[in-house]
Amino acid sequence: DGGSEGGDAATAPGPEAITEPIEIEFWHSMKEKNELAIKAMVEDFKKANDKITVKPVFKGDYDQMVVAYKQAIQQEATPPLVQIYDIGSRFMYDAQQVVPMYKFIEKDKFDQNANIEPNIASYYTIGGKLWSMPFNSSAPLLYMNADAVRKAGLDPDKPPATLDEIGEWAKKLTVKDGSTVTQYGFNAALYGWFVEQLTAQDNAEYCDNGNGRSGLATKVNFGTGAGPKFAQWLGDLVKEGYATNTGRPTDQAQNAFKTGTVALHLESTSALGGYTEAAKGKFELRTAPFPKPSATSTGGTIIGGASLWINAAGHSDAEKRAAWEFVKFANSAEQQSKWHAATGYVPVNPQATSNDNPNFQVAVTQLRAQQPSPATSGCLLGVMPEARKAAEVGLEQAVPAGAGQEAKTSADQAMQNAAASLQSSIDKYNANVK
Ligand SMILES: O=P(O)(O)OC[C@H](O)CO
Repeated sequence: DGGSEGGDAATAPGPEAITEPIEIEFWHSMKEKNELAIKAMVEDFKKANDKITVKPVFKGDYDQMVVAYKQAIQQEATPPLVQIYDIGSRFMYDAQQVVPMYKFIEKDKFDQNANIEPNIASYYTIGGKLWSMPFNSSAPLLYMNADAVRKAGLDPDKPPATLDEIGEWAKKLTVKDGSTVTQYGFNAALYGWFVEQLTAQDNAEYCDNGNGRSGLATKVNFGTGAGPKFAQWLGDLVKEGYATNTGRPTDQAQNAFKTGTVALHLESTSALGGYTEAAKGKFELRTAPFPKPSATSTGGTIIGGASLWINAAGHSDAEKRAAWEFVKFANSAEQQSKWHAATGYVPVNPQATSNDNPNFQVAVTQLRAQQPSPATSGCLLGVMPEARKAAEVGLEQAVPAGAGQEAKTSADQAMQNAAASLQSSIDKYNANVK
């Protein structure tokens, strides 16, 4: 056991590597309804593979996972299989810990085109090759409390499509009892992902060098364009009392929507399974495409979610092979159909069946319609997790705490400062890339 190299030097073992029962850890970041779906998948796998036991281990949210994984590299204790969010891909590629997925694909003559949506595969392709297996793919959405929408005389079948239109709706959807707000028109977490998505919707690149796909990115661009535009827009809505600022944690913004405190809300389709359950018997839940910064925006959204990486360094051939067997299983049409129906994630396997509930179709349609371009491929940057956090600090500075309050900094200045704060990290990372 141990000693095997990662990165391009790594090799993919064949099925003969598994000679006796084996257990492997699978580190993931799925919570609540989505964690239950992981557990169900692992159970199904056990029934189909009596020799391999997959032990799912929740390691905190996506950001916490990257921290845990970096520690594991230091301690030479990575798990055989790990789920890493989209924006961790460049780091994973450079870290040279894994057996690239394309090696297993070649070994097994696995039919990539038949089993992975081409749009999704292209997102996880680095240097022309697939390095990880897309697993939970998402799109950002606009969520609506359709009962509240109708009550305000608006039509949920004609949802707002731009930030300004959402702002107009939010004003009509804000309900007061005396001076107390009983329903806010809008909320969204101060989540850097939305800055990334709105930048792509504007057909702009978040970082230079073709969003880091034609060469190492050397700077981020969110100090101008959709970043400050979103910060200003959200800050104004909060200041005027039409939106509530629940801060950076996505859980808090999600709770505000689930409990009916807000009528319109931005979140990933990954929340849809949980929202569907939460809304049952309380309000009619509707989803709509993610807004564009303005009516003239010509871009699209970026594929979100995470992918599965098989670790090489320190792992036996049996462990690596066992991880691949589970990866193949998780990708299968049957499992992706179940996964999609339970969680709201878009099936990565084009042969998977779609949930009949129209709310589940919005992300699927949005993702499939996407024309891959440097902008909609998202930024490949080694310090992308840090970039997202910097953008969130910018949003915190630019969005007041509540109605009638002032922002700490203007939106333009806040986002410019945030972008500039990353420069030394980007330079340092690039200087160390082998
Ligand atoms: O909540 P998810 O899984 O759709 O992920 C959203 C982002 O893409 C994570 O970086």
